[in-house]
Amino acid sequence: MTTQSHSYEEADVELDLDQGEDSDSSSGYDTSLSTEGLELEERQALRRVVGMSTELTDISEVEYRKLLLERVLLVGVWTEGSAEDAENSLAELKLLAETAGSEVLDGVIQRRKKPDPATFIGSGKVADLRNLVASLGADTVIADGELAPAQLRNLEDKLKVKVVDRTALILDIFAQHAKSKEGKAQVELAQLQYMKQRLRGWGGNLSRQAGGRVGAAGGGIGGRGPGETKIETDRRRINTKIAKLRHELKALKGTRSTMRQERRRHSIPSVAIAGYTNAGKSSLLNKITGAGVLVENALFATLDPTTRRTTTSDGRVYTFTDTVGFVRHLPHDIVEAFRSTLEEVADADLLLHVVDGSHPDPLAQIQAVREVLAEIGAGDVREIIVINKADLADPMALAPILHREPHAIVVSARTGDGIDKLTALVEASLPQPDVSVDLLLPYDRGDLVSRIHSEGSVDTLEHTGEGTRLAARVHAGLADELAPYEVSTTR
Ligand SMILES: Nc1nc2c(ncn2[C@@H]2O[C@H](COP(=O)(O)OP(=O)(O)OP(=O)(O)O)[C@@H](O)[C@H]2O)c(=O)[nH]1
Ligand SMILES: [Mg+2]
Repeated sequence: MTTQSHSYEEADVELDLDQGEDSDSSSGYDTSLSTEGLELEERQALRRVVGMSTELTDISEVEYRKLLLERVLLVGVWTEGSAEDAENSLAELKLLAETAGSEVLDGVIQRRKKPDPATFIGSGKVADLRNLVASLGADTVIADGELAPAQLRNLEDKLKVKVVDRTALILDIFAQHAKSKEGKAQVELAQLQYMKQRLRGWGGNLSRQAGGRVGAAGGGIGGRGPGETKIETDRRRINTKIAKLRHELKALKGTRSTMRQERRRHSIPSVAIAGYTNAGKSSLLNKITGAGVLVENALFATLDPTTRRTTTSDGRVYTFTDTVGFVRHLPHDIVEAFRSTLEEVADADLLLHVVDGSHPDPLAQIQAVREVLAEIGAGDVREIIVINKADLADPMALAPILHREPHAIVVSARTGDGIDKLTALVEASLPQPDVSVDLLLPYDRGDLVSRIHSEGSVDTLEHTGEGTRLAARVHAGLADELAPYEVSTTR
């Protein structure tokens, strides 16, 4: 990338986003090609997504698929915080754009009190941006924020290229990465919600696109009532589709909660791994449980929660669940759509909040994650802050985090440093079985002995002539089942 010298006023900051980057500028796609050709193909097939296809104006849908976010220019408005904050935000937008499969040509930030209601950046700056778009040959501009429908339309009119906002970009990545039926339905729901709000301001041609896509089944003349406008028809179709998706999701949620109930019946403690996207949550799960979950240097690699069983050093079973990553300004529609997945986090006995210690601003990540946690009702779950990537992080940079979060634990999922200490801490933090039992179990009840091992904590065990004599602590449910074998103290 060359540094352009165009005429932004002093307050403008221009970033050379290639600085300090991995040499592999085409990250995400090329790297995943070799190992996961199929998955990549699937992801690309999904790229013409509902929410995005509304931006289609005068190109055919087939062309659109190729054109989508190919050569992009980033634009941000810096309203508060330091220059560094603004740069971090744009650097993150660059990672998001690359994760979506685009090549980032350049990024510009304008300092302003607040975004311009009509054009996001100041209207005077739009012409400069137009020149930059032309000189770089960009085909898409991505705004670092959520654009109002009018802002989006005005910018597209003036810049003559597609304009996408941060929310649509995140939705696009989610659509590419969703694999499970539930994940796909959740993303589609979020996209429809996003699109529905944008239908209003977007005149005829845009809603025409929406109609073609959303009303796939049985769309057409018959469905339109007398006097109903195109937008009304589209909105009605979207609403129908939303209702259908909600219904589907409810059924899928049923399956998930049955699984959860089963865990609860056996009082199996659960640990949820949450944190900022790319912090190393899946790597940590793999390191601790040998799960083999997809790890990628890309944002939102994981969308579907994976649960793995593991055991404490004394043989108690508990589970780890890896979840979708969070990001600053995670679109509200996404949080809503993923609520049932995220409830897994709210339901956990313990939360491992993973932070990337090598990130330029880990405290801001912690803050962003806690905001989402509060929103999904997980604010009260017991939390262990896990500072990951210790092998990369500058120890000096960790000091302020440890100062703010004195109970945090520093690990590296890559080298394994600190992992034993972490698992010991997790084990000690799990809810403990609290009913003491003293039992004599006949030798044909080996099944109960193994359940006591996996669900409870054995204090003493002795093989006697009459059976297995065992003192243990178990959860109340199991204690009830063991009652017939209880050795009465008066015996
Ligand atoms: N150097 C180093 N890299 C790590 C460590 N842990 C994870 N990574 C890398 O960080 C990147 C992201 O790791 P993931 O485990 O996929 O992160 P995640 O939090 O699951 O990310 P999402 O699912 O995308 O939200 C990958 O390239 C990992 O190899 C670590 O301890 N040290
Ligand atoms: Mg992951």
